[in-house]
Amino acid sequence: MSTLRIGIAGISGRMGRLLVEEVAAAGCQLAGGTARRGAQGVTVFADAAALFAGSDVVIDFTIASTAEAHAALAAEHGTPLVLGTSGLSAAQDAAVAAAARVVPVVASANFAPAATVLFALIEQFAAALPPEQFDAEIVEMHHRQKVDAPSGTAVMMGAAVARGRGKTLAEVGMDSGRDGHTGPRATGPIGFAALRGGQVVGEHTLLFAGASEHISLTHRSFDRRVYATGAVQAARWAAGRPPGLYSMRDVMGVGGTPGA
Ligand SMILES: NC(=O)C1=CN([C@@H]2O[C@H](COP(=O)(O)OP(=O)(O)OC[C@H]3O[C@@H](n4cnc5c(N)ncnc54)[C@H](OP(=O)(O)O)[C@@H]3O)[C@@H](O)[C@H]2O)C=CC1
Ligand SMILES: O=C(O)C1=N[C@H](C(=O)O)C[C@H](O)C1
Repeated sequence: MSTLRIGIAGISGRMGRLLVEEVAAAGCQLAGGTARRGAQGVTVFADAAALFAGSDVVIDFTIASTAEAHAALAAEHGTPLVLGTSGLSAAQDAAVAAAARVVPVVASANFAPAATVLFALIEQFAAALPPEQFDAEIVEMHHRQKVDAPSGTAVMMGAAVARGRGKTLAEVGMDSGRDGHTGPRATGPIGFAALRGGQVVGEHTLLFAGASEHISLTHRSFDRRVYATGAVQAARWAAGRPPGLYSMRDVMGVGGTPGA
């Protein structure tokens, strides 16, 4: 059996550089990658089309605006895609879902194993804590370079709360960035608050706030390598799978429906 050739979109980024190391650590072959401003010591493809043509699987940690083009290239070249980029719009999500009808796509805003388990647990908590009695609030903090808010993980946590309550996140509603005279809190929508500063790798807390008691669930990442290891695990898992939109929960066998 030949060695899996993994390509990396965004190879010079914070995640891309760690992915290079984790591809080697997993005994896979680095096909090369793409970077807007080039990268040193690795093969840099002329463009994204060449990346998808020259890889058995592509791992993409770039920026939301590339998602539609990368999804289309994955489908065109029959190349499985592992998508870690966060902050996708509904249209970009739809383009990814369309590609997943042609090739396997593993999409998650968080490839860390404990975060993946937490998504499943959140559904159980939310199913047991009715929205009339427990408001769900999500607070996240990240490094000052992060460009999207709320984080993809926060959105996935919100989607898990909604699923546990038998709804979609769109049906439940997101209350992001409260400011000014907001009026009293509505019952149902999930609150989101995003903090940015320093070099925080990623911290997320979901609070179920009742009148007389609270439960909070926190996930903290201390090293973003944990995401890279998970994404390479997902790439190896995706190779040879039938087309479909998969999540890290599928890769880990944690069960349930894919995350948002
Ligand atoms: N799913 C998960 O587990 C995780 C997801 N993420 C997400 O991954 C994404 C990347 O994060 P991070 O590595 O920290 O970000 P960086 O900004 O460090 O890296 C982004 C990479 O994408 C490239 N890039 C940027 N714009 C374009 C473009 N228009 N076309 C092609 N390539 C482009 C950059 O190239 P250049 O440097 O040349 O500009 C760079 O290589 C974010 O969305 C982040 O939220 C992050 C961590 C974990
Ligand atoms: O940009 C980051 O750094 C991270 N992005 C992901 C997200 O948006 O949730 C995952 C992790 O929190 C780090």
